Amino acid sequence: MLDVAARKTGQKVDVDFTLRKIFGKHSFRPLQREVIVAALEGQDVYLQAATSFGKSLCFQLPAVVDLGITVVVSPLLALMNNQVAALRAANIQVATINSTTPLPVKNAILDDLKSGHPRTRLLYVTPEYCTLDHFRKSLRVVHEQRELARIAVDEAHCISEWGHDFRPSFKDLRFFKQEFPDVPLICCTATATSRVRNDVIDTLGLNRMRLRCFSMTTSRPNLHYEIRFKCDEEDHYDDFLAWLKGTYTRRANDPARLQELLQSNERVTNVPGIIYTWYRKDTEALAERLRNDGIGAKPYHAGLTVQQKDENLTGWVGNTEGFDVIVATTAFGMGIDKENVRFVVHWQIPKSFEGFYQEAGRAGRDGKASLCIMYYSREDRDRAAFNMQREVQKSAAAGRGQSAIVNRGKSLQALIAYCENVSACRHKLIASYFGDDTDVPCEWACDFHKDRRQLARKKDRGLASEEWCQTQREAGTYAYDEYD
Ligand SMILES: Nc1ncnc2c1ncn2[C@@H]1O[C@H](COP(=O)(O)OP(=O)(O)OP(=O)(O)O)[C@@H](O)[C@H]1O
Repeated sequence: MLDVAARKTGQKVDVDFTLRKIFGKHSFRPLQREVIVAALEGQDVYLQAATSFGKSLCFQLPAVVDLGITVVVSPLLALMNNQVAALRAANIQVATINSTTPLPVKNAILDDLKSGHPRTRLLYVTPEYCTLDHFRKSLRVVHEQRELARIAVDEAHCISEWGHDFRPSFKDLRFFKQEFPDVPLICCTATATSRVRNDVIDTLGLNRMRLRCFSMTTSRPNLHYEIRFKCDEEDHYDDFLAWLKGTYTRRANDPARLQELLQSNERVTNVPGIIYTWYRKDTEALAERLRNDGIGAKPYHAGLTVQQKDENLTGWVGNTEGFDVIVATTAFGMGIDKENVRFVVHWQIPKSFEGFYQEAGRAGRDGKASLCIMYYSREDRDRAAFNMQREVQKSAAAGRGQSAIVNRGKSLQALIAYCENVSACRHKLIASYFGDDTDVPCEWACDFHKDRRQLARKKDRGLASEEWCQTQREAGTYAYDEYD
């Protein structure tokens, strides 16, 4: 047990008790306690750790025990709603202001802020909302009362133009340190190269001399990474369906497993997963195709109504029959937390290395073995490169820095090299991309370590030849749309 003196009240805080009583967890994961203690002592914190490490707890627990309100800046609606629902379930006073918040609710939250003594412990907002004058004014009132406890910036790599998911309004978050230099800030990410890390720290105006930096391994040893090679000629739908149905059959035919499932009141077909596709229309078409084959699949993309999105997310999180598989665009990427996601499938190569790692990281958050499959074809590789070029042109027209554009190209190139590589461990390749030089374990948890010879054979048989791809490129015959 370790007591920390709360910064504002000077009272001793028993973080272990709070962890058990409020968050229902038995013990801290390695280094979580150190991060939480640094935050409670009022230090600025930079936290970089693998997907599912438990970064959110590092600002949520201090928020619950500290005096005042913690403002959490979060880039994705799905992520915000997902975290807010989990905190509400734990009876924590949490609120969110985003595009879906009804006006009366928004006004009530703002009134709470303007009182100077908010009852809300955690307030989730978008970076765009932080740029608004009326919100900043309300924060000043809270600050004057010394009740602005902490600022948490989740998915902090979005701050950097070098990052894979740059959001211009994240740059304005510098406002917090300029205006409230005494208010501690914690920023978290799973995906930052050293360049992005430096950029994040500088952009937020954090003082390196006083900043506590925690950088942990990227390793997710329970994830089984696998590339499945294909070409345009082949529809990989049957391959995927056979795999999923095979999983159901194995569960049903194993008496011990079946008994376990019956005891925990679990369906044989409750094998939750996510399939990522490039296009909104594909999420709907693929979900429908799966439903016609008896799989409980639902789409998720930014173009759905708020109600549809909520319904599909809630059904999936709640393990409801008919909602086992979410077919999504990257609108369903970063931060989504559901413990028993048994597989993540990339229907095509993702846009960036970081995006791949983030999305695959939705799997196996309970620590159990889970599969991450990526269907890779050279035709899709070329389409991804075309799309990147188009986005680069658009970014250049919008005046974005040339170097950031080059970096995005490098990230895609690194991902292509990862897919084409059949002579190294996938876990090691991922660690090496993020500059993680820790010893990453792999117990037959990748296609290379499972059967390296078969992997090489599958690549030879599965991919279109470079000559053929070149002919298609030259003839301009690849059909593709822009990402959406
Ligand atoms: N000490 C703990 N004991 C048990 N479970 C924990 C602990 N800390 C966090 N968790 C759980 O781990 C899961 C992942 O946590 P969280 O969503 O914070 O991950 P993250 O580090 O933000 O990952 P990502 O970068 O992928 O979003 C959550 O379900 C959370 O409740």
